[in-house]
Amino acid sequence: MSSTPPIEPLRRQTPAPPVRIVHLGLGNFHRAHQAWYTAHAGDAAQWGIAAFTGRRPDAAERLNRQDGLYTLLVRGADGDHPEVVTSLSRAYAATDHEQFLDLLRRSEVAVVTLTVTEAAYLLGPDGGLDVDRPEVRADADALRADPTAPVTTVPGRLAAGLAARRAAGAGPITVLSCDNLAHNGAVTAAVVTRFADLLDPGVRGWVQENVEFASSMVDRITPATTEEVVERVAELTGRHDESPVPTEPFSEWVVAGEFAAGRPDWESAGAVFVEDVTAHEQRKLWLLNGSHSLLAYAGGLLGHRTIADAVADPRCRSWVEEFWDEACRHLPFPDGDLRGYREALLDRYANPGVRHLLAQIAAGGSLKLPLRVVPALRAERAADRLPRGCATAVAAWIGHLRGEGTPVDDPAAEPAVAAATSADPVRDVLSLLDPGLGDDGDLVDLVSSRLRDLAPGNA
Ligand SMILES: NC(=O)c1ccc[n+]([C@@H]2O[C@H](COP(=O)([O-])OP(=O)(O)OC[C@H]3O[C@@H](n4cnc5c(N)ncnc54)[C@H](O)[C@@H]3O)[C@@H](O)[C@H]2O)c1
Ligand SMILES: O=P(O)(O)OC[C@@H](O)[C@@H](O)[C@H](O)[C@H](O)CO
Repeated sequence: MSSTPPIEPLRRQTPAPPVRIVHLGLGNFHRAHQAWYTAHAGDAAQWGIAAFTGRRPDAAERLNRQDGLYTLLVRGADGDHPEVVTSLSRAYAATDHEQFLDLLRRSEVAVVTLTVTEAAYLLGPDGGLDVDRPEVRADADALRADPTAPVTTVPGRLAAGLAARRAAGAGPITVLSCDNLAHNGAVTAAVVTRFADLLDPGVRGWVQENVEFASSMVDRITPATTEEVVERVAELTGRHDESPVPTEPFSEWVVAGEFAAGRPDWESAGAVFVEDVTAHEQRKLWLLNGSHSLLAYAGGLLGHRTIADAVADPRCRSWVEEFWDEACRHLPFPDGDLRGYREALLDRYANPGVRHLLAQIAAGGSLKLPLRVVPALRAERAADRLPRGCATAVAAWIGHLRGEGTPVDDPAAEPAVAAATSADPVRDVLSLLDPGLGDDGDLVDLVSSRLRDLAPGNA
């Protein structure tokens, strides 16, 4: 008689590694990327991660119920491969601020990593910390009254943690951003030092002398977890994992910066250390994230739901190729490298196991387009060319902002929605992206014609 094997919970058989890394933003990407590299480093037994969620305390509770363990479900052309990742020693809610301060006071804690989304850096129009935001002012007031007061913003939490480290004499530390953001190390340094300055010039001076802000280009397509993923993991492993993470086989991590207090031997897991990540960052943000945004908005207008569906549509595929041709002219890599990179992206996008929803990628467009599409658009106009691929991305975003295609999920969307629904939408949206672009009559005409082409029934 056959019987179904019992579903076991996921539990550690050996102690978790000692915490020496603190992470903010315990989402799926951190667990598919930095936590995986840490678990695969040659010295993994010495490097545990304490990770804080952003807004979901239940995510920490689920992980702690299984001792920080979780299954990474690597979905490739050759099938699904489950792997238990062991580097997450403990998960905490974002509100557990006392625990965060306590960890930063420990000299053995050597690295703070971040995956908190672009929005959490709270950048203002000048590219630095927006000190006029109420939440920044509230955090600064609270910390001036009591340096251990609970605070909510990422720059405020980091400044408070570093002030606590300084007071404890715990020595230098490295903060490493792993967000999709151009110059992510410099941006993190700018917002944290500016926040420290609001508190006490002594803290700012200590941060400048003792804290390294490293940069990194991160890449691994990691969608959200669905019930199908939970069921597939149970089927493959015979264990019940409340919090598995689906991802693709490809992974890349290029890092630049100093780690005065040490770091895991991430190279042994495949990370690459370079002097300057800028070119890698641009290539990835423009070619991958830029084409993702194009597919998210244009594919949504055509009724597609996932990247694999959208890129299989010859119309979307040709717009992506146009956009890549334009962006590649401004990337400092040999043509052959860029060709290979593009081919690899098409393979990755076509992966049927990675159901990456356009709606997830479309979120937060008003912060994403300026970094992912506008640089190539500006560079093409400076070279006196009219970039049809970039124009298609902007036109598709306008359609999305008008409520066609994927729903708008963007806390900063109000001015963009107002522009997209104005009497002169193309000029107003281009001006919002870059004032110079709105005055460019030829570009306005091109985006307008792409918008007409994308209208329901025309595409
Ligand atoms: N998913 C990917 O394929 C991928 C790949 C490369 C880089 N990234 C980077 O990682 C980031 C997170 O992606 P994800 O897929 O893990 O998303 P996710 O939604 O699974 O997790 C996001 C994490 O950031 C936290 N967060 C969000 N807003 C925050 C805020 N204001 N303050 C503090 N924490 C906040 C969330 O609570 C959560 O812990 C992305 O924004 C991107 O910059 C993601
Ligand atoms: O994660 P976001 O929201 O910054 O961007 C959406 C996707 O483009 C992104 O998650 C990519 O899949 C990822 O950057 C691949 O490494």
